[in-house]
Amino acid sequence: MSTQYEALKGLYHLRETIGSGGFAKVKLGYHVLTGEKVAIKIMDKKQLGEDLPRVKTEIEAMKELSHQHICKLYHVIETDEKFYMVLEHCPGGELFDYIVAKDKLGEDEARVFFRQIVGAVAYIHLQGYAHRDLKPENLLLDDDQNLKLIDFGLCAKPKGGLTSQLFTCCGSPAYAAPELISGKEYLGCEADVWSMGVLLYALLCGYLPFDDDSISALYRKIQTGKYDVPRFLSKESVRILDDMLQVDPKKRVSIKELQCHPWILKNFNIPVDHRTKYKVSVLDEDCITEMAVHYGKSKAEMTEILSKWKYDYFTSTYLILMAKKMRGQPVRLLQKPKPLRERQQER
Ligand SMILES: Cn1cc(Br)cc1C(=O)Nc1[nH]nc2c1CN(C(=O)N[C@H](CN1CCCC1)c1ccccc1)C21CC1
Repeated sequence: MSTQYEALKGLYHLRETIGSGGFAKVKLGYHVLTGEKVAIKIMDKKQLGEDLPRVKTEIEAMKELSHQHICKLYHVIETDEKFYMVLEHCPGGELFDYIVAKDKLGEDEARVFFRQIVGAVAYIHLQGYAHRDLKPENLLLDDDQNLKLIDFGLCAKPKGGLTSQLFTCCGSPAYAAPELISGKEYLGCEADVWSMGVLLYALLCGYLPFDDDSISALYRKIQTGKYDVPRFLSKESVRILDDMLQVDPKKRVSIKELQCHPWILKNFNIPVDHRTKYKVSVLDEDCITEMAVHYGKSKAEMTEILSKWKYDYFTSTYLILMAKKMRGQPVRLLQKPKPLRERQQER
């Protein structure tokens, strides 16, 4: 009888569950060849039901998104029963819990985080994607207190680009833009900016601008666009929140304007740079060499395999080695444990 999670055998050591949501669970894992921690999102196809397309959406989106503030996808395994997504491990947990633990953030700390969010969202918009579920639960902290965006299951990549209309109403109600909940056509990029306004309000105030136990009352509040402005907010904070929480999407600040908004520039004096630090087009020589030696292949063969970006174990091993290199750690694979009989011959 097959043991559980057979597909991961020999590739990842599986440890405790670190998150569980509707149709998925996330377990801590160790990549065998490097010993690095990973987060493995496991989805059961039967439980997914009509949500199955969301998984394909998320996988395809995350394969195309490589950015320092987006949680990196390393490996995708599909079996008859399950999908496994092997992703970057973020030991800091959710931004949501961080805000709750601190009640609310000061303007300066909120600005550091929000600049990272603006960079990530500007990057995905330029790749033609709208996230459509931006909220503090979908932002994780890594071990350097940097944010990583996750959960692209509701994202959209409209055929005609981000200027073409979307219809599906989705995401979390409290963060949903007025035009999205009124069933009208909307632009994903404009709806994302509204959600970012709700997110920044939550960072600065520690509670939501629009909240109600009844969904219909909540929707009415969102459609009025009226929210409480606590006296402890600076006038610049009030201004940027007002610029993002405009009911009329055409009056709402754009992501491009956000990148150089006065509130964003304060203390930094440089606009948010949305460019990715990852070089995906050119493969890294050190990583190729280390893997070629390990697999007993030529560098040319190894380059050939990696250039296919199949998101298999070769891809995850390469990306994890690259992550180590970017952290200034040695680009080394753990050597295969040598069986004793091989050592006898050396005696
Ligand atoms: C909470 N926590 C504590 C430690 Br230490 C590490 C973590 C942690 O979650 N780390 C972590 N690293 N990488 C990931 C995670 C969690 N994680 C997630 O993808 N987490 C999401 C969280 N969503 C937010 C709203 C609903 C669910 C999730 C999605 C489906 C099922 C369970 C969890 C990934 C894989 C991308």
